[in-house]
Amino acid sequence: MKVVKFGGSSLADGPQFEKVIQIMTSDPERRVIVTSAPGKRHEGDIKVTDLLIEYAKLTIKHADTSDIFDQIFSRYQAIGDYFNLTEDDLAPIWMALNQLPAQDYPDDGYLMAAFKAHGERLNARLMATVMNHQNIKARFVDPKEAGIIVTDEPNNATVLPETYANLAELSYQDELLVFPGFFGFTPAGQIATFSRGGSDITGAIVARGLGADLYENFTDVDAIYAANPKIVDHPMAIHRMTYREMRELSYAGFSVFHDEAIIPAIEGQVPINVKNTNRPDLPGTLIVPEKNFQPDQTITGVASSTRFAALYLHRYLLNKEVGFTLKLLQVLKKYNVSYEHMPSGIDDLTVIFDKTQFGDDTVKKMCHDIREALHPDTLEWIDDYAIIMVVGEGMKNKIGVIEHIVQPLVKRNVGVHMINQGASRISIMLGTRRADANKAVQGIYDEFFSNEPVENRS
Ligand SMILES: Nc1ncnc2c1ncn2[C@@H]1O[C@H](COP(=O)(O)OP(=O)(O)O)[C@@H](O)[C@H]1O
Ligand SMILES: N[C@@H](CC(=O)OP(=O)(O)O)C(=O)O
Repeated sequence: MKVVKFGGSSLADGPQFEKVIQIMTSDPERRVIVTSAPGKRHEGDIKVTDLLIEYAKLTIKHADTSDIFDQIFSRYQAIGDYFNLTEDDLAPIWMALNQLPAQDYPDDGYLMAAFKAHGERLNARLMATVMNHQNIKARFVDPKEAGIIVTDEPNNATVLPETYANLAELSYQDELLVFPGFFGFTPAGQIATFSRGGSDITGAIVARGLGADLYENFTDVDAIYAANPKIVDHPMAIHRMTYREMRELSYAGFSVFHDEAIIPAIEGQVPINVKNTNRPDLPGTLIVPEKNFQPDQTITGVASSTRFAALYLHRYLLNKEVGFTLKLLQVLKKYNVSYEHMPSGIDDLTVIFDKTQFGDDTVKKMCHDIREALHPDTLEWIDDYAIIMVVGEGMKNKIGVIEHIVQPLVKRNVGVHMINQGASRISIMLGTRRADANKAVQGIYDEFFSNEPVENRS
């Protein structure tokens, strides 16, 4: 049995819906579909999730919402019209959107989550209705009914373990199940969404929970490439890779698959196949367990991300001081801030953060408290920061890989602020200035993916 997730671009309009239905009905193993909200139909278009965020913001401000409401409903209506659905068929979607501002929410965070979640919730309902009109047996399954229970972080939730026992109880026979992606319910019964791009996570949870043999993830590219195709022209496709390679690469910028979506797949040992909705016959990329995996090249991919910032701290004899890091972590805890990495030297320490977690003046207040608590000789907040991640199971047993990573950066005059290699030895992370990130990716890509093997180069 296969669980199949379609991204926003695959469900953006009527013709895309048609391709999705064709894909679902062409293979009897495809029993469960997980939908995103309608995405961009063309460059410059706006995703329904972003329209819903605007709808939520205007509602919070008690401003006029009629224009944004029309924009959102028209996206569903256009899909309905393409399949000749009636006004009555679309009435539940209109009603649900219309009633969103009138519901009770514990706070604005939960209001935002409920609005956002309706992008996928209504799209899944619409998909089930369209399928039924075509005499395909299909049933919408709400995460409430399925028991997808998540932590009470309204816009950044993670799944709770009882979800899997609940999903195992779900009964279905000869009908397709249509799940909305992106959200679940907290133990108190409120809607909470995963982080952006989180429909991939729902797909993986459902695949694990229902014991799928394969999790197919359909998107708008033929495969996962060795570098972001927006940075490198026509990069090489990756045919097979391991779960942990994918997790590191998606964490560091391969937005094609959400890094947190790997975890349920690993737990359930469900292989993932990333494929193109527009060219479904192509093999795509297969993501598999590490066991018995034979890498056929040194590196699998190179990713970059500019969502990071770094805090640099310097004080002599830092290495001798008991409790320095503890005091630092206490300040981070006070501001409910997590850190990503903490490379250190004898007298200095760099802390790398995911910037997306900071509110407007958190950084200023947090740095003030760190100064008070630690009295560093130097404290520098480095906002101009990018992370480059070079990943490959094939790196593990090779000597001199770092030389081939650094050489192209030197040639391109890219300064490296930090180098970090994890204990798994399948990834090397470099810190550069933001403006240098694309140059670094291009250089490393050329070095490893030009025709001549790395071993033969001088
Ligand atoms: N290494 C990569 N390989 C393929 N696509 C990538 C890579 N890195 C970034 N992307 C981008 O990811 C996009 C697909 O992800 P996303 O827009 O989230 O899809 P969906 O809406 O189907 O979930 C591609 O169009 C591509 O621009
Ligand atoms: N619609 C949500 C969740 C999602 O996964 O979307 P997509 O499949 O289009 O990346 C978002 O935009 O964040």
